[in-house]
Order: sequence, then structure tokens, then C-alpha cells
Amino acid sequence: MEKPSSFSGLLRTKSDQLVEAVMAAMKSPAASESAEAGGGSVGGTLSRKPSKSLLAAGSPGRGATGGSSKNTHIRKSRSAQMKVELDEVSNGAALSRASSASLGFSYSFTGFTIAPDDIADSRPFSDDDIPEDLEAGTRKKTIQAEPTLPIYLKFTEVTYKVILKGVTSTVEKDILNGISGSVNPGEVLALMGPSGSGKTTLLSLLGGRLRETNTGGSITYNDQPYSKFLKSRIGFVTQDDVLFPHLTVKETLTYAALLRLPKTLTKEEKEKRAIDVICELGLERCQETMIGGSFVRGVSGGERKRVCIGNEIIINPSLLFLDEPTSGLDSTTALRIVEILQDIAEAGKTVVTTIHQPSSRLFHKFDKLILLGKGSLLYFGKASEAMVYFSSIGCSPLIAMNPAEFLLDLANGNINDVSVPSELEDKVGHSETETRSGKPSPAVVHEYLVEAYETRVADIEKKKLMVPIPIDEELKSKVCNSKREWGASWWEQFSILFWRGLKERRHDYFSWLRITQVLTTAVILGLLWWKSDTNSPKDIQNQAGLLFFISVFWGFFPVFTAIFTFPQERAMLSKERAADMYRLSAYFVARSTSDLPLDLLLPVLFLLVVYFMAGLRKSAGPFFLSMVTVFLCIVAAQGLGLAIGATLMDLKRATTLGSVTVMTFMLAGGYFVKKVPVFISWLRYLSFNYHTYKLLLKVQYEHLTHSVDGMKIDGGLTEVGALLAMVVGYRFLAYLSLRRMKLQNGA
Ligand SMILES: Nc1ncnc2c1ncn2[C@@H]1O[C@H](COP(=O)(O)OP(=O)(O)OP(=O)(O)O)[C@@H](O)[C@H]1O
Repeated sequence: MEKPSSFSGLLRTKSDQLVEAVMAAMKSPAASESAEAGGGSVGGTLSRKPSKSLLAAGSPGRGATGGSSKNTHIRKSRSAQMKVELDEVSNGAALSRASSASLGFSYSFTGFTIAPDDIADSRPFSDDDIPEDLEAGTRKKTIQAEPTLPIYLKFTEVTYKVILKGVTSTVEKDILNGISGSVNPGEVLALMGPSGSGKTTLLSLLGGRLRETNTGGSITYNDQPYSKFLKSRIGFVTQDDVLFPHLTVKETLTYAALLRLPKTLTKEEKEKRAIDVICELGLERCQETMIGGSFVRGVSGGERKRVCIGNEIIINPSLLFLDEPTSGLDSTTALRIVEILQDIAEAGKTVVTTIHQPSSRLFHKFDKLILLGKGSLLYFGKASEAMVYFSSIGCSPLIAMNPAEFLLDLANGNINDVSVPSELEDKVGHSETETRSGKPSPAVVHEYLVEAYETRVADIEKKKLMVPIPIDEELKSKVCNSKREWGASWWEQFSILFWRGLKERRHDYFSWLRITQVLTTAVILGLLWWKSDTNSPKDIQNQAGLLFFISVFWGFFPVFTAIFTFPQERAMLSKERAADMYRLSAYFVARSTSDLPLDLLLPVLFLLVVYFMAGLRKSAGPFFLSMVTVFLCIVAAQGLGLAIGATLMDLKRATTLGSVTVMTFMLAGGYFVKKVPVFISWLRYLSFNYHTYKLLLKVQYEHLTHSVDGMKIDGGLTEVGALLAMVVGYRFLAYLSLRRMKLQNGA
């Protein structure tokens, strides 16, 4: 084919041809079929590569179906005739091709107007959006070209309910009521339905992310139940973009590659894979840009979504689940994302996606469709046959509308612009609104649609699900393998997570605010205790106040910084653990040590200022021992913060408990209360302030006295032992709490 002078030039030429083809289609039913067939090739030229659904829509088989349903309608009424034309639009896809080719201009003929939604959806790709090499056809599309284990997903009579506990009673709520369907390698299944209809719940169940006792029915992968093996074969893009805001696009994908790709690949090969995914998703221009978040400006919403998809497709998954990948994106970006999904499916993967309100262009790109309404199945089958099915049960749009909009209206029970069969019209109730509108209530429409699907289609579809999948037993049994395959050894995981943690928090790391805060406190303390001496017991007591403050200061801050560690990363941890990216122990050790360098640098600066300004014991030994004591206090206090955060996983509750604990430990630290009742005196042994204070007293005054202000100065080993036990014990508690969280999530 002759190369057009520009991409938009090509589109304009083809759109003119399409307008003619569509006009011919509108004039005669027979001509509509030939127009469709002709349109197929045009549509193929329009998309960046021949789209499966467009080509399929142009096939004689599908055209014939659209034609026969149309003839039935023509015999009915004038409004039915209108419907016929609309059916032709949606089923034959000729007009949808025309609308996508019309590229933003509206046209009206024979009383038919392209729906405004379609026009809005028909914005052209800008030439800038098309990478030059791709446009010229020199770049080979490589998305996920490597073969993977094909996975056939089948689900029968899937149910899910939640138990809602009220103050006085417990209520069971059905979220899904017997959903059945299937999707094969090479296909994209779209889950559609109004908000709250159960799309996310169904997707989570299919993706193995929701495995609770209150589920029913069967979900099989190559006719086998879910196994741990699948965790590393499934990509799951969640509705919310869970990414580290301070990593760049390239860093995000590189760390994902290093952690998730199999050990058989070298580090260089994994890094190259990340670059390939960047190119394949068209993220080259923003690869060095930070992801960004609520407070940091970063990549755009569409780019962020593509990074999320990249994070999952980097492992070349056999099954890819996406929860509303196009929400909040403009129609052109949404189209690009759906085209990427098509590419992935065409490479032999199985793709399931929820979608809120796709434009007509997007709708025609899905192979299969599930329409849910209030947790019940209203339609499962080929997306291209959805309109035919609803026509067959007497529901068709009365005005031109995007098929997805029509289906969502139906699923919502809104039949304002929909012709309905007489049996449904007869069910108009006596309520004021129903009498006024002359339409049955949404609940009645819902009931009718559920019943229609149950009686006309469900059994046929269920029988199809009984047919064994066409792959050999060896491949089927692979899915049953419950052995986990880690992408990296424990040490590699630790080191990758450690460096990732450092990079993510690099902006915090040398935060001048923190350094200024610590130095200012040190200077104020130095001035208040300026050149203090130890000539008398009273002077020693005065100086001891400074030592107690140091033990409180370095016990307080680490608790409150560590409390945030796990609750803040909860979503990321759940997501990555669900994908078996690393061992929890590797993450835990990396995360709890990656902040240590700065946490230990700040007290050095602090002590250098305070120690010499306040005139503490001037020799190297006491200085370094004081430093080690403060280090021990910090690491023990951090342990407590980690344990509280990991146990509660809720910042509000954790900070409340943290402040009560820190205050109690400070009071039991031995400075304020001298005569503690015996029954509560054990509390001081739990206080890191108490042990730190005793050690600091020992370091400063053991050569002068045996006790300071009633505190006995002794060997110090007990205090060191107690602090070390806290360092390990609190961390162990934090680790166990994280494990428990994992079990609760079923990940
Ligand atoms: N754990 C739960 N407790 C109570 N209700 C729940 C729970 N999980 C889901 N639901 C309810 O189940 C219904 C379906 O939720 P789901 O998130 O699957 O809907 P959705 O179709 O994905 O909605 P949206 O399009 O708005 O994301 C909603 O009414 C939701 O409130």
C-alpha cells in the first residue's frame, strides 16, 4: 500500500471512504453486509495493526448474524426499524469503524446521528503519539512474544458473600450469585457492570487474590484448582496504582524485573527486559521521571497506568488480570492501553479486565464480555454478539448510543431509551414513578434480564464449560505444582530491597529539616549545660538531667519514625507478596536496616555537639561508649516502633499506642520517680530509657561515685543484655505480626 504523506492524512482519506460505505449500508440491508466486509480492511489500516475484533467483525459469519436479526426487527415497527440500524451499527461494527474513522467530526444523514459519545471517542491519535519507527513499520512489536504456558480459565457458579456484623445482628450479603464463564489464551474478557455490581470481587476471585471460606463454585486453570505455582504466572494490575512515588519509571521496572524474573536469567538480561518493556509500552520519554504521588509531581495518569501494567507483564504472565485499567484516562490513552492488552492476548496470554464505561471503539476490541448486575450474570459470551442477544430478548436501544452505554443502562434497570418486550411492559407496577413513566421498575428489569439469561443461555454455556480443554495432560498438571520459584536468592532479594528502600527514601535521607532539628536541639542542650562540671554531688545530679534527656530524646524519635514503616507500605507489601516477589524475611531485614545508616549518623552529629559543649568526660573511651549506648537505645526503640506499626497496621492507632508506651517508659526511666511501688517496679526493666540512662551514668561517673541521685552504678552487662534483647525481641514480634497479616490476606 502506498504510504500516506502523514498518519492523519491517511485517516482522513479512509474516513471519507467509510462514510460512503456506511451510507450504502444504511440504504440497503444487503449492502450493509458488503460495506462491513469492505470496512474490515479499512479498519485494519486505521488501527496500528489489524485489530482482531475489527477483522472478525468484517467476517461474513458475523455479518450474516447481524443481518438476520435486523430483518426480524424491520417487520415489527418504525421504532424497531431504527433499532435495526443501530444493531447494524453495533454488531456489524461498520459504523463503529466509521465513527472511529470520522475522527472528531459529526455527520448526519437519513435521520441518523452519530452519538455524541462516539464523536468524543473519535479523537485522532496525534502523529506525535506514534513512535516514528513504529509508524514506518520498522520496529517489530515484541510485547510478550516469548511463549508461556497457555492457561484456560473456567469458572462455574461462582458465589461470594460477606458477613456484615452490626451492633445487634449479623447479616449475610450476597456479592456474587453463581457466575459462570471462561476465557482462553488469546482472548480478552471484559467484565462490565454498574458500580458495585461485583466486578472487582469477581476479578479478585479469578486472580486468586480473594480466597476465603465464604466463596462457592469452582474456578479452574487448565481444569486444575488454584495452586501456588500460579502466583508467579499471574499478573494482577490493581485498581489503585500501587507504586513507589520517588522511584523513576526505569527504576520501578528494573527492580520488578530483578525480583520477579527467574534465576535462570542474568542480572543484565533482567535489566534488558525492563528496557524492552519500557519500549514496548512507549514509556521511553518518561523513563527517568519519578512516578510521583499526592505530594510529588510525577508521570501522567496514563503513563502511571502503563507502568503498573509493565510491572505485571514484565514476568511474561500466562494470565493477566486488570482492574479498571482505563479509568480516569482520556479515550485515546484508554484505547492505547486496550490495544496493548490485545497485543498481549494475541501473544497467547489470557487477559481479563474490568472496565467501567468503555467507548464504542474500546468495546469492539474485547473478545468476550461478562455483564454483571447486582452480582448476577446478565450476559456472558462474545462481546460482538451482546447486542444481538439483547435484541433477541426484546431489548434494543431506541436512539443511537454506544453499546457499552446501552448495556450499562440495562444492567442498571434504566430503560428510558430502550425498547422492551411486551411481557416486561406488562409488569409496570402501581408506584407513582412507574405509573408516570409507564416503565417497569429497575428491580423488575433486573429480574427479567437474569431470568432471560438463565433460561436462554446459561445451560448452553455451562455445557460448554464441561468440555475438557484442548491441551495435553502434562501441561495441565504443571499448574498443580505447588513449589514456589523465587526470582532471586535470599541475599539477592535482601540487597535489591535494601537499595530500593534507600532510593525510595533518598529525598528523606539527607533531609535538612531532620539534620537542623537534631543540631538545633544539640546546640540548645549544649548552651543550657554549657561546660557543666562534676565537682559536687549536686553538679553531678544536674549533669545527670542532661544524660536522662539524651536517653529520652533518642528513645522518642526512633519509635515514631519506625511506627510508619510497615503501615505506610502495607498496600505495596500485600501486592508484592501476593505475587511471590520475595520472602517476607528478606523484605523485613532490608526494610528495617535500610534506614539505619542515617539513623546512626544523626546521633553522631548530635553527640559531637552536646558532648563537648556540655563538658562531659573528656576522653575517647567514654565518648565512644556513650555513642554505642545511644546507638543501642535507638535500635531498641526502632524495634518497638516497628512492632507497634506491624501489629496494628493502622497509623492512628499505632501512634496513639506509641505515645502512651513512650510516655510510660520515660516515666519508668528512673529520673522522675525514685520510690516505685513493688507491684509496678518491673515496668522499669521494660523501659529502654531506664537501661540507657543507667549506662550513660556508668560511663560518666563510675570513677567518681557508686550511685547518682539514688540510681546504683553497677556492672552494666545487665543493661546491655536488656537492650540487646529488646533490639531482637521487638523485631521478632514485628516479623510475626507481618506474617499474620499475610495469612489474613490469604496471600
Ligand atoms: N468485604 C466487604 N464487605 C462489605 N461489602 C463488600 C465487601 N466486598 C465487597 N462488598 C460490596 O460488594 C459489592 C461489589 O463490590 P465490588 O468492588 O466488586 O464492585 P465493583 O463492581 O467492582 O464496583 P466499582 O465499579 O465501583 O469498583 C459492593 O456493593 C461492595 O460494597
